[in-house]
Amino acid sequence: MPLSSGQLEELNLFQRKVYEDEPKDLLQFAANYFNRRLEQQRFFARNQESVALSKGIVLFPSATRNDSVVASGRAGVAGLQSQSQDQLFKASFSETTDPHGTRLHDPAPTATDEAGHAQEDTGFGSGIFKNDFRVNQSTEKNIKKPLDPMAPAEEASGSSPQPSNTPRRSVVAPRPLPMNFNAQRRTSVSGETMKPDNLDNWIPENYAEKSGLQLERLEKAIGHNFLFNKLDAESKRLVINSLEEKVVKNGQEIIKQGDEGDYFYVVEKGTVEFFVGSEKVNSSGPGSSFGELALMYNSPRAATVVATTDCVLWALDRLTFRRILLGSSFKKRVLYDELLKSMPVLRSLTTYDRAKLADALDTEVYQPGQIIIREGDIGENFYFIEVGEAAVSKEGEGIIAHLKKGDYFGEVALLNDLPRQATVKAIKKTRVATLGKSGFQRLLGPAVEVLKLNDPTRVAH
Ligand SMILES: Nc1ncnc2c1ncn2[C@@H]1O[C@@H]2COP(=O)(O)O[C@H]2[C@H]1O
Ligand SMILES: Nc1ncnc2c1ncn2[C@@H]1O[C@@H]2COP(=O)(O)O[C@H]2[C@H]1O
Repeated sequence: MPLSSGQLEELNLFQRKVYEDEPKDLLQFAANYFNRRLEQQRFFARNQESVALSKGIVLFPSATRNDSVVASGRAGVAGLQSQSQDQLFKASFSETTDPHGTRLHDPAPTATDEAGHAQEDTGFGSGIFKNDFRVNQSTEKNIKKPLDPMAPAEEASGSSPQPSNTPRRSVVAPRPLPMNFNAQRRTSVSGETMKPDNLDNWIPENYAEKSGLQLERLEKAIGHNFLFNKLDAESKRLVINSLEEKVVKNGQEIIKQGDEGDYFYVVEKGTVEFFVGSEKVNSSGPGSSFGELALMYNSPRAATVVATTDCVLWALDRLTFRRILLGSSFKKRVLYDELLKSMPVLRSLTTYDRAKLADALDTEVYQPGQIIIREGDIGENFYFIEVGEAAVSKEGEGIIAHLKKGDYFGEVALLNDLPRQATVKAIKKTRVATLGKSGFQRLLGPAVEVLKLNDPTRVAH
């Protein structure tokens, strides 16, 4: 039976950790790693219990209020230290016995760059998911405010905390849910595909069932948008019913560069233009979407967006965006963020450019001795080395170059419309991110000039 996309992505994440940490004791590493994943998911479940409580829903009717809510208050990375007291999060392997666990068990990264990206890839608490596991809320806060498991700590803990003696908000007429309620699935960190027989009852804030006519319009508007095509049916239903219609007049500013992100937009009708400073950088029309960057990276809006005709837009709130789209449709951005930021050849790309590039990448893994590119073949892909080493050789010349993590190859054939000019073979187990020919032509922007300048065969033709 083929693995689901969620299972594949989980394994993919694990593989990345193995490559990065190169553990000597793989089984111990795997045991600790998956225990931690489990703890994180339990933690999310507890967070969602708080969300549900705030809406008057009891997720775990058999647990006492104190048990369940207190558990949510001390779980997460910070709370893992206290896991021995908390049976819900109990791990069968001790963190302290992990010989390789320093990074794996580090708290979520604290260093962030100017765009708000985490500097260290710990696999889970890093990159776009920065701060997600650094939640240390008090019981009151958990009850008071719905928590976004993907929100930064400041936000998740509430911007204007209530004094600790403030009475808890009363929970009106709790609606019991089945015990098999799987609250953590919506968190999307593992990218699980939700199975129709296992749907939970999380209801987005702005959820409103759409009419048949609206659904028809939306199907047309977002039917071809790849972000939505990646969603399973249930996630798509939640997203569609959370979209709010916004009618915008010609000339109206929809987003202002530098502002905080609140909504993600899909264009049903009309056209919009994007400005960075006073420079027009882009335009788009029906079926396209915008406004995701600030929501993904918790950064200020990267551009001003102005309607250039009367427009009909559909807006998705930040929380639903992060809960559903970030972990699935934007998963590649999470996976490739660190790699792309670290590549000198891509230094000229903006956050927006890198995000678009990440969307187009795929991962391939080669064993030592395996040929990645064969001299004389037609070039289809461009490659970035994520992990490993490869050798470049030419017929009659032998090895002419060595490539390592952060290097790229396969550009010569694509730049010059030539057959492959050399053979590239993995020396160690090598993981590469691949970019297809059309992506290469569309998405590298100013980096193409750098590639041309560095073309190793440039003198020859
Ligand atoms: N060249 C561009 N640079 C930055 N943002 C862009 C660009 N083209 C389109 N956009 C969109 O403009 C949006 C402005 O808000 P965000 O930064 O949230 O997300 C941004 C992108 O979705
Ligand atoms: N001296 C070289 N000559 C040709 N290709 C090289 C050389 N050094 C590195 N390479 C890489 O090997 C790749 C083989 O496929 P391409 O010709 O598409 O792109 C080539 C370059 O990325």
